[in-house]
Amino acid sequence: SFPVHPSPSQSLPFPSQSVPVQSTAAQELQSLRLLQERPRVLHLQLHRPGKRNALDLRCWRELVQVFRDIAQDPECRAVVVSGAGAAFTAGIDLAELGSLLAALPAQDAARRAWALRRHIREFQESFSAMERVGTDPQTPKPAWGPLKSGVDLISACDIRFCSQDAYFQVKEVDMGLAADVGTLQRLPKIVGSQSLVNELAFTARIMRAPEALSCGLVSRVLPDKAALLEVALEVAEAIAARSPVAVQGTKVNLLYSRDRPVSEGLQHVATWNMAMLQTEDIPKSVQAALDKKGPEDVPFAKL
Ligand SMILES: CC/C=C\C=C\CC(=O)SCCNC(=O)CCNC(=O)[C@H](O)C(C)(C)COP(=O)(O)OP(=O)(O)OC[C@H]1O[C@@H](n2cnc3c(N)ncnc32)[C@H](O)[C@@H]1OP(=O)(O)O
Repeated sequence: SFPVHPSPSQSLPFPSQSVPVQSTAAQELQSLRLLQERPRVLHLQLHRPGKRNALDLRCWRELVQVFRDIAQDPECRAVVVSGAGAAFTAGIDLAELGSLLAALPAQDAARRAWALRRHIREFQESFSAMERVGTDPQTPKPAWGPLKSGVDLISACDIRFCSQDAYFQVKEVDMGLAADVGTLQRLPKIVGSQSLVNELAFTARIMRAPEALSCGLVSRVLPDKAALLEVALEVAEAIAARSPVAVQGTKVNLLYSRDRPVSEGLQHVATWNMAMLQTEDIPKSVQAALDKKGPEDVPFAKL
């Protein structure tokens, strides 16, 4: 687990329990901050507020690393993701993108293409690592995004809340490219309207919080950032209090079923539960219910 100590000061509306994670890896983070917010709940903050949390190369790499590290911590059962300052993220760091394109091998189109493909796959992995959280023993917990923007990133989160002034934009078409780090693959499955996704992705139209709520991109809209973080942490705490066998099994099967026919999903959950129904968490939960206690009163073992 991550040793922690109280934070001397925070410029943002963190709840009072918020303390920086003190592992060596967490302390070395530069574009991200990792905070221990509540028992079993971590808060990952995109942390380049002066650049509207634009995702620089360090940030893309740190995202992968941080989720690998969190995966090794059995004390953590939920991660809240947010942005420092006024924005969630302004997307890829455009200055660095320019340098990256300029530095491609000059001699041959195939070699430039190969180098670009490697970069794109690395960028994709940053968000896929987040999406996979909770689905195998290396990545064991759900993630949330309270947010202001960053459609690629939030599409890989399990739950999305936003503040009333939030807006969302699939901006890539305005940059002259097809979105390539997850929006086109994940967004249609989230909002359930291919027409709406097409409209947003073809035109880069800005979508504001009420529409994001009505189309299902977010499940709650809060009045401001402080309320947003508070509610996100409460939900994270509620999930973290429940059986990790149940929560992680639920996530594994939801993700599996998202991409397959119902019949295959049913087969998968039968196979999954023929092992997992043997958990001690079931009799513990049943006894708690009979004793008129809630899951938060049950000391579920780490997974
Ligand atoms: C291989 C490809 C993989 C991934 C591809 C992803 C594609 C994308 O991400 S497309 C989206 C690209 N992003 C954008 O087009 C957003 C650009 N930024 C803005 O439109 C605005 O900054 C804003 C987000 C609407 C915020 O506006 P405002 O609040 O007025 O702040 P600014 O004064 O504009 O910016 C403050 C500061 O931040 C710097 N900055 C903002 N966005 C980026 C960015 N994407 N990359 C790098 N830097 C950014 C801006 O330059 C300012 O810096 P100063 O040093 O203060 O000048």
